[in-house]
Amino acid sequence: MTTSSVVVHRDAELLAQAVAARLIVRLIDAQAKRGTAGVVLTGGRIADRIHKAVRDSPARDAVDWSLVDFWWGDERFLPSGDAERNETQVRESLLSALPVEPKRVHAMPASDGPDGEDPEAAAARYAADLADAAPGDLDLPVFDVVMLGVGEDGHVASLFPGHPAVYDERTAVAVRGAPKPPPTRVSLTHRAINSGREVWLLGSGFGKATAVGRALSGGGPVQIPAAGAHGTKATRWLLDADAAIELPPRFHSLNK
Ligand SMILES: O=C(O)[C@H](O)[C@@H](O)[C@H](O)[C@H](O)COP(=O)(O)O
Repeated sequence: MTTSSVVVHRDAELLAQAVAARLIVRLIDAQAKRGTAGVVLTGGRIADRIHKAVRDSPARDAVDWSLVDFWWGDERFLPSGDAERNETQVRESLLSALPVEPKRVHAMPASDGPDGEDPEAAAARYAADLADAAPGDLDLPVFDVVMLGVGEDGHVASLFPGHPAVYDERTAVAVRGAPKPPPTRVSLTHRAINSGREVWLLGSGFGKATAVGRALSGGGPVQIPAAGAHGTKATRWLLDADAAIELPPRFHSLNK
C-alpha cells in the first residue's frame, strides 16, 4: 500500500538541498539492501538544482555511484550532446563528477543514434533496454526512486495532458507535438513510472501551484498526468512554499 506525503520547504534552494539529501540517503539504503540502486532522473530547472546539490554534498560519496543505475523519465529527441537534452545537462551538472559505471548510465536514444530520426524506434529500443535490465520475466527494472518535475500544466516526464502517451500501456513511448519545446520526445509511461518504489513529484515556484493543487484535489491522470504518478511504496510531493500555495485545506498546516 503506497503512502503519500507532502513536504513543503521554504524556497527553491532549500527544496533542492533537501531533495538532494533525501536522494543520497535513499540510494545508500537501497544499496545496503540490494547492493545496487536504481534512480530515474528528470529534466528541468529544479532537477538541475538538485543535481548540483547532490554533486556538492559532503555526504555524496557515501553512495557507491559505480553501482547506481541511472535511467531517464523522458528525453528531448535531439542529437547526442545537444545542450537541450536532459542527458547532456545532468552529465554536466552531476554525472561527470561521479565515478559512475558507464554501462549503468542508461540514456534515452538521441536523434542521431542507431534509430536516426525515428522516435518510435528509439522508444522501442529504450523499452528493450528496460526489459533487459528487469528481474525475471518482468519488463521493468527496480526503480528505487523516480524523480519527476511537475510542469505548469500538470505534466510529468513528457506525459502531457490529454496526449496519447497518457493512455499508453507500453513502458516507453514517443511523444510528438509536445506543448513544451522541443516537440518530439521519448518518455516513460505511467505504467513504467508507477513501477517505482518511491515516486517523487518536484514542484518549485508559483507557476506550479495550480497544477499541484489540482493534482492533490482529485485531478485525474489524463488531465493532470502528475496526479497519475504513484510509487508502489511511497509517493512524495516535494515542494517549495510558492508551489504549495494552492494545496487543498487538509495540507494547510504544512504552509509555514
Ligand atoms: O524534459 C523535460 O522538460 C522535463 O523532464 C519536464 O518533465 C520537466 O521536469 C518539467 O517540465 C518541470 O520543469 P521545470 O522544473 O523546469 O519547471
